[in-house]
Amino acid sequence: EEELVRNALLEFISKLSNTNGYLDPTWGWNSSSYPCKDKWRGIICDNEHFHVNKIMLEGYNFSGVLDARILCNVQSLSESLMAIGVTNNNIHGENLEDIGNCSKLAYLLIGGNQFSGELPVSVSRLINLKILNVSYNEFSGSLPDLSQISGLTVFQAQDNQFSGPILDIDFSTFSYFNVSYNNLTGPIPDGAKRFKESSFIYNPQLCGAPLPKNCTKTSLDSKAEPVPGDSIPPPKSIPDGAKLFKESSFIYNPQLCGVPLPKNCTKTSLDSEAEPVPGDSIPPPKPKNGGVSKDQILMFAGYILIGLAILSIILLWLYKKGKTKEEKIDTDNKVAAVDDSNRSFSTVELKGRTEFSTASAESGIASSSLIVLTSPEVNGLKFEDLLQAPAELIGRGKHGSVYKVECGKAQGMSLAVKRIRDWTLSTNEFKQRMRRLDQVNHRNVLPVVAFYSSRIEKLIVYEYQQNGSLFKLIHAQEHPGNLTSPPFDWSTRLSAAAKIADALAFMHEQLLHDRIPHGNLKSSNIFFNKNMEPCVSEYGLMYVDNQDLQQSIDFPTSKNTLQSSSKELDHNILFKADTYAFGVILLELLTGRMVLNDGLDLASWVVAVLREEWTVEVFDRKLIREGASEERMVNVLQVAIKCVNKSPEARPSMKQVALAIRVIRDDDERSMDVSELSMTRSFANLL
Ligand SMILES: Nc1ncnc2c1ncn2[C@@H]1O[C@H](COP(=O)(O)OP(=O)(O)OP(=O)(O)O)[C@@H](O)[C@H]1O
Repeated sequence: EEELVRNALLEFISKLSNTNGYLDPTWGWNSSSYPCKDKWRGIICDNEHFHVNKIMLEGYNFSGVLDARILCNVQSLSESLMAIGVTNNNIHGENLEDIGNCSKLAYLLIGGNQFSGELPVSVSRLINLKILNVSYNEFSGSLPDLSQISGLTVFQAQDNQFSGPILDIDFSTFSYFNVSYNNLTGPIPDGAKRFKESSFIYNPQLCGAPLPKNCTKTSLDSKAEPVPGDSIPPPKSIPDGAKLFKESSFIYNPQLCGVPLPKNCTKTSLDSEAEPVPGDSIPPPKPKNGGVSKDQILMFAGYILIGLAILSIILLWLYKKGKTKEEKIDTDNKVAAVDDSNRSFSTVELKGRTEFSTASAESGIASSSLIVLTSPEVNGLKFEDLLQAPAELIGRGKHGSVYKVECGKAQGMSLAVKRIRDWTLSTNEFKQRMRRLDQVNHRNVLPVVAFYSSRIEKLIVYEYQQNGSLFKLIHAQEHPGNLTSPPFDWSTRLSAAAKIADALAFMHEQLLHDRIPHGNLKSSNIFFNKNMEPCVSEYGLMYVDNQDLQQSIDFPTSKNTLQSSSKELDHNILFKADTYAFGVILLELLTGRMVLNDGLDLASWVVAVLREEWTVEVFDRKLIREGASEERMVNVLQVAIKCVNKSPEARPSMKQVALAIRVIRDDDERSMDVSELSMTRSFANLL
């Protein structure tokens, strides 16, 4: 029997990894060993009977196929197998209908892959399922019938192409349910109304609470004319985390844009009326009778483009000829300021590279300046210097784009210029905020070097951090081919967490009365400076207000839209979205997993696994292999779980969190000292 299981697993991994059976020998998978006795990587067994319980091969970038027949048609294996976890690879499925034979499965985790076609009906027979994650794939057809699976707690099906209605089943056992970004139709069943709006968004024909769209007769009628702009969901840029994957992971998604796809998320492509790329499968919405035809639209667009080109030439000419305005000294902020009215940043695509240029100009009403804050290296830096320096687009986030600028005036310093999108703070409010932030310094918070604010453009200049972000450090390791990234061991992770927590606690304390939390904390906004010290970037750039506060209760992150702020808002609660975000960072450090869906997926996955008392399962295998102290990892996990509590009031303050992490870090350092000491002693004994 053991041999049958071994052979099945070897065949399974050979197809999954697409390497004709070749695997890193340190994984232990070979025909002269046994999966349980020899502890093959990714195999978790029942140690009493040596039965394979779980196959956990998540985030290894495998690009082959998951053949369910191989696993589920070997009786001794299918009878013991409780979990198949292959999320975040690049795999397809084969013989998926045989998954129904793995009847003991409690965890089927295949999200973040390239599965396509219909989800097999046999999934509905997996009545022991507790977590079903099929999200971020290309599944189509109807959602599985979950009515027989009475113990299901988590169902993740977001970002697929599922169509048809959501069946009205008993949702009372579910702690998480997400079917957003599909093509589902009809009303949301009553039982599912308790989930948040984010669980359903971007299903153009879904209606009813919690979505804002009412189920009118028309929206219930599947043959009804689609509402213009509704039939094609707005294009989505590929999240930063997913940019590590190959282009092939994203192709044939007409509405997806950004790196690694060749299709840029330009304003037009992010505009819901963007033209689909030729060959894309979704036809453009038909003009209604009496509406404007496509030809007419093209004609008008042509006129507008010609008009804009002429206007740009005139303005460029005026700019070159224009008088140089006098520099004025901003005394209260030890800054050099240049009046840059009549100019704005704009980008032009130049053979695939993006450069700043002065090609467009503001209407001439706004008056704006580049404010250079105290930084000896860039003293005297002017807005023109930035405009003239070559700039390279290095990434686009939710709130704007970042350019790397090599500016001679910055004495060899490379700059990262963040261009903030959609920020509705007035120029004065923005300046006030930047000046206030400039007064609060912490060694683990990246200082703003300069900023620029006009009515339509807000730029923040940072020093470019070439050691990369925490996000890259955690996730670069997942790619087997990546030999360049330094090891990110437990003590480095713990020390980074302690420093980040200290920095946030300090900033919160200093900026409590100014009501300025970070507002957009995540691992991609934490950089390692030249001394490999973690530095929190973008502190306070996002405006968190009353509405955001409500949102932070529903969702962990905040929006940057400015609404009327309310004085009675509890200051402490305002900062609790940062606590949540810090908790997600802790989970990322502990699990090595990607954060999707603003951390909700990671948090609910961890909570669900812990509920099953699989504590060790959640930890990054690299940490386990390294021999990191399980006890201290569990301690950090407990802090993280408190931080991601759904109720903001129940979350600890960053001051409390910082203290807790510091205690664990000190304990860890002491234990290393002790083990070093005992090693020295034993060496001494040998001498
Ligand atoms: N100071 C910096 N030094 C080096 N790289 C940077 C710097 N600031 C940003 N980047 C890089 O630029 C890219 C885009 O950053 P950006 O902050 O826009 O994205 P994000 O953090 O994913 O989204 P958001 O808009 O929500 O902050 C990221 O890859 C980030 O690592």
